[in-house]
Amino acid sequence: MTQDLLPVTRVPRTGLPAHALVVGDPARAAAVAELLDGAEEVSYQREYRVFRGGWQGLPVAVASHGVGAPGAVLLFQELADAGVRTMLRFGTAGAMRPGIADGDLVVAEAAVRDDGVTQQLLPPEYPAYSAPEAVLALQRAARAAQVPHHRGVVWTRAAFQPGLIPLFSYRGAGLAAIEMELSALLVTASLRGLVAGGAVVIDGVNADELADRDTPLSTGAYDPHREVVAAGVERGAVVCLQALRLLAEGDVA
Ligand SMILES: O=P(O)(O)O[C@H]1O[C@H](CO)[C@@H](O)[C@H]1O
Ligand SMILES: O=c1cc[nH]c(=O)[nH]1
Repeated sequence: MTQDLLPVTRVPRTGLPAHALVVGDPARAAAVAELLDGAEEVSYQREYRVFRGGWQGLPVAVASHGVGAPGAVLLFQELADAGVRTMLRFGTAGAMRPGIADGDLVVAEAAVRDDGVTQQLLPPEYPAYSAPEAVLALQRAARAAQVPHHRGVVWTRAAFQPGLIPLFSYRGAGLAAIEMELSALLVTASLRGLVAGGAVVIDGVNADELADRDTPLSTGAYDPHREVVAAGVERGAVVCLQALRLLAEGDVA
């Protein structure tokens, strides 16, 4: 019955697993679902594709939120409505710090809120921070799998391509990576009392002005369609699923 489904994603109003990975690309959601036992598609509306299945005995959901924070919040809210309590974003991002290479994983400690939507939900001074246990779970899972990884602050920015207005520069602030949705997840988590965090795979750098010419980044220009990125995504998916399991077990010190 239609009233038993949430209006945007059309997931059932109740009963989703408490633990979820959220990703931008519906195809990535399907690829992660292939790693799960007994995966089944729950719904597929617009950019929102939702699966459920088992990871080493833990029921999990995997869902895509598309590109851009305003639309992503609709998914985050409906997942929370449907019973998800822990959400990790598993995305791609541009590197912003020397030493972070294509295919590396960046575990987000916090995010800059240039997302274009959360300023309408909470005052801009409010921090977008990852749950400390999510940071540690992702770090521990990455270490155990010997996946090249870093920790740092991520710049969530609504505009992907540069326009005419000069961007405020965070050069010198030591940001690790740039992407488009993480701060919206972290703020939604604060509003809804969720545990949230994220890890992103580096796919280059998207805007020339982000590259510090004195200390060049160790990435190519933005190009997500490379083997080095695909390999990083494959590794990162397992890291994030393992992190969900560590969080479910409460086994993060
Ligand atoms: O790969 P995903 O998860 O979509 O993440 C990044 O890729 C998209 C831009 O190409 C944006 O959604 C950005 O946040
Ligand atoms: O927003 C994004 C996503 C991937 N890579 C980037 O450089 N920026």
